[in-house]
Amino acid sequence: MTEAPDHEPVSQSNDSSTAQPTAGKQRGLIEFDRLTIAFNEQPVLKDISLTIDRGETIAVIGESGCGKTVLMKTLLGLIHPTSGRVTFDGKDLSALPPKQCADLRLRFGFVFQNAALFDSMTIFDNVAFPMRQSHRYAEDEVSSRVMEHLHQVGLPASVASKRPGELSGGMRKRVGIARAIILEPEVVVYDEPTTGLDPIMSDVINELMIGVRNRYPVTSVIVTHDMRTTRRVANRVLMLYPRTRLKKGEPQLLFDGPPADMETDPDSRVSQFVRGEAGTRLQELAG
Ligand SMILES: Nc1ncnc2c1ncn2[C@@H]1O[C@H](COP(=O)(O)OP(=O)(O)OP(=O)(O)O)[C@@H](O)[C@H]1O
Repeated sequence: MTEAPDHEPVSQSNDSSTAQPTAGKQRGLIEFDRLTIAFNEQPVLKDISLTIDRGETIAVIGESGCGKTVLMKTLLGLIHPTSGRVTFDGKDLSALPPKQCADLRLRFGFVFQNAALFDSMTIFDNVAFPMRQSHRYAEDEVSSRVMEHLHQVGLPASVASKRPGELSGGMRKRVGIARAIILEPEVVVYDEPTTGLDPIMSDVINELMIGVRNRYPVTSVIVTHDMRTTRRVANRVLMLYPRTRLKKGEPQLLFDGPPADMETDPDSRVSQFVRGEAGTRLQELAG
């Protein structure tokens, strides 16, 4: 079991938190190096190695239970590797002292699947929350930035005084995005941003994600089942496959490339997934 306590490093036994890039080799912003995550000795992710560069927009796809959320939580330092490591800007997330880990998290924005707003706070206070938490901004700057960000996500000023329960799901999602980007984090992680929304609102969210990327050089990681989002927003797709369904020796990262190449991928598991075709799954499920 590798679920990490909120601010406690699992290990400080090496100096990898200050690892330097190999001479002459450009370092990626995020690096997964032979990452394995196991629960009760059952690996959910095994030997995942990949590099995410600054400015990339990555969609992480794959069928339910393949480990997308676990990968995302590991990236956020919420789950620590069973073996291997994840580095952000050269720092090993699981080897950092709590204060540095907390500082590093300020460089991430997170859009939760259900928006995860504080129900007792107004929309204004929800969006202001990261700015106030950072203790770096005067209240007049908080105020102008919150209103500017509500406008950016297409919400009228009148929502500022409302509470989350008074808004639609799509509006709450947009509030969640405004809150996630208000400090202009280097990385924004979106957890199933369009799930539960109608097609039009889904596309509004797609446009917002593109808009964030166009406004500043953010790196985006989108965990999604939505192939329209994947095609429209991502410039790189990572498709994971459930470990239990892999043949012996097969890599778990089934696809790593541009969205346009997915449909013609020689591996039928990739092309079937993106076309939403069940193939022989029903027979398999029936045993
Ligand atoms: N804390 C945990 N303890 C034990 N097992 C876990 C834990 N977290 C995740 N798992 C297991 O890891 C596997 C992958 O889960 P994960 O939530 O990452 O899948 P997913 O690809 O995000 O699925 P979905 O698309 O349905 O959200 C599942 O079998 C899940 O039961």
